[in-house]
Amino acid sequence: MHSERDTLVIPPADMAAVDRDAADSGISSLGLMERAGQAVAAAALRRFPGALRFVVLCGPGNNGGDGYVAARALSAAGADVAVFALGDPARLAGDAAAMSSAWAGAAAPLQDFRPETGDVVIDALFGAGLARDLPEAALRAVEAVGTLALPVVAVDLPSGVDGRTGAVLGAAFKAAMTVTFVCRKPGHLLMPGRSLCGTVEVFDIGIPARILMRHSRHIRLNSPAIWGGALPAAGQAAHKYTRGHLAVFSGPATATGAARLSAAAGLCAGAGLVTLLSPEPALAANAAQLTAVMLKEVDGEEDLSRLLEDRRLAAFVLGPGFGDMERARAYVRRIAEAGRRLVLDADGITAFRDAPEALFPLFAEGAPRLVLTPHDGEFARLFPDLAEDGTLSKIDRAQQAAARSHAVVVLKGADTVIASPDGRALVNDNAPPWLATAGSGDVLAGIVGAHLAQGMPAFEAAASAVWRHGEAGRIAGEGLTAEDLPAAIPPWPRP
Ligand SMILES: NC(=O)C1=CN([C@@H]2O[C@H](COP(=O)(O)OP(=O)(O)OC[C@H]3O[C@@H](n4cnc5c(N)ncnc54)[C@H](O)[C@@H]3O)[C@@H](O)[C@H]2O)[C@@H](O)CC1
Ligand SMILES: Nc1ncnc2c1ncn2[C@@H]1O[C@H](COP(=O)(O)OP(=O)(O)O)[C@@H](O)[C@H]1O
Ligand SMILES: [K+]
Repeated sequence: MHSERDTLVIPPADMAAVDRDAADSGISSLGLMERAGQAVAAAALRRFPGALRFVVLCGPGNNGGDGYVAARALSAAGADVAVFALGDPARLAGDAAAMSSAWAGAAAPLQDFRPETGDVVIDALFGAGLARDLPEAALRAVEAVGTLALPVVAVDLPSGVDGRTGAVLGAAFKAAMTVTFVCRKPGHLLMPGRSLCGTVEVFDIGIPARILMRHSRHIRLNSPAIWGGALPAAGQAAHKYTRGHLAVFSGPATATGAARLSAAAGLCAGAGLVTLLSPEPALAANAAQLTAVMLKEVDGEEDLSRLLEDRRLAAFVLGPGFGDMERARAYVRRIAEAGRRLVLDADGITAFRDAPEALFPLFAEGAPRLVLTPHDGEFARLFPDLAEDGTLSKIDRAQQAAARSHAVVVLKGADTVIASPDGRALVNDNAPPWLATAGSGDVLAGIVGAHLAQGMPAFEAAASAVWRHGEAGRIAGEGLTAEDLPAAIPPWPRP
């Protein structure tokens, strides 16, 4: 399991502040660069002991400085090393200039780089400082290395990946391994950056935790280390009502499967009872396929109000296959007024596309009670301005949406981001690609609902649900269908 420090995710601008703070407190920046470059060399030798030649590509900033250290360390270890520099090494400044001078070998211009089979490329062109599209010489290097499919060890980040957003600026190396320092950056976790990093190794170069925490801004990797303290109690004396009662709204007779998937997942995720709330015409279809999940007719606001008199009904899932937009809005209002907790997914989100401002105030009081689980398309319906703003990272989008909606926002995808109205954000990295299958999102909504029904705070409920959903995907394995997922939900990771 991760320690809390292992979960830190710090954007490049805040990392620069960390560096300044470290320097102010007397830590030698040259020493940090030395340890960074040594770590890269050690990782490269460990991973590629059979390399015929290490080609170190050094850029115009401190990323290049790390590269010169790595070149020296590889050479000292007896490896064959060639250095190619982007820009004139004589124009380097500060620590990078010092490390370039300490490299005893030659540094040819990057334009002269001709990759050869057997090369291992150490990419030290750009890291945190990449500010615009890669320059021409770097683009050509990316292309040439890609053509020969040479293994790449990226220093800090694959050059071309924006460390703040994970976006590709022009083009980017596809690394076999990325050696980064201090902690992960958003670009290691957000797509497409994550898919270009290969294995990520985080190397501690000696910056104290107190400095990191000062600049860490509440972004973390989603991990049991974050929410492990908020798990529902596993008391021996529990009975089904203390384990929470979840209710899931069914769609019409022709679209009942999605809600049943949510309901089944809710039961497997630990809700003591799950009731499917079905309109009359869909009762028969639902009854024919339910066993442990209970069934109740709810055919309009009157029925729902009567049901809400039972205080034990703690949490609701509305949206999967729901269909009726007007009824969705009415039900959401009733649930909000009754002070209950709600997972709003799929059609439940789409129902508010023309009037998101009618939704957000409903859950504005007190601790968050609403969890929104949009994919990108649904997100754009509630937050069109955030979806369109190309300057925002996925983390920024989820954080701003959570603040605006007073909801915990689960912005789904390969790199699901979970954000709380209080500014906390988590990036998830355990979901296998075969979770992208019809109905998988319905299962996730049910797991979130079960966690809410068990009394977990909404942020922890959502984050742990995303994590268990990812684990279920790994356990069920490639080729899974959404029906396989509920039974694969793993037990809580209790220490
Ligand atoms: N505390 C840390 O995190 C440490 C960071 N170190 C290294 O320092 C790196 C950051 O160094 P820098 O801030 O110097 O940034 P970079 O080395 O990534 O690049 C910055 C330089 O490139 C220029 N530039 C940016 N985009 C360009 C483009 N598209 N075309 C041409 N030029 C461009 C910038 O103007 C600047 O001169 C990290 O990635 C890491 O490798 C290490 O030295 C160890 C300590
Ligand atoms: N490439 C991917 N890798 C991992 N998980 C993914 C990927 N694409 C989608 N997912 C996950 O699969 C689920 C799909 O949900 P959703 O888009 O609502 O689909 P559906 O409505 O069919 O259930 C989400 O939990 C999402 O995070
Ligand atoms: K790099």
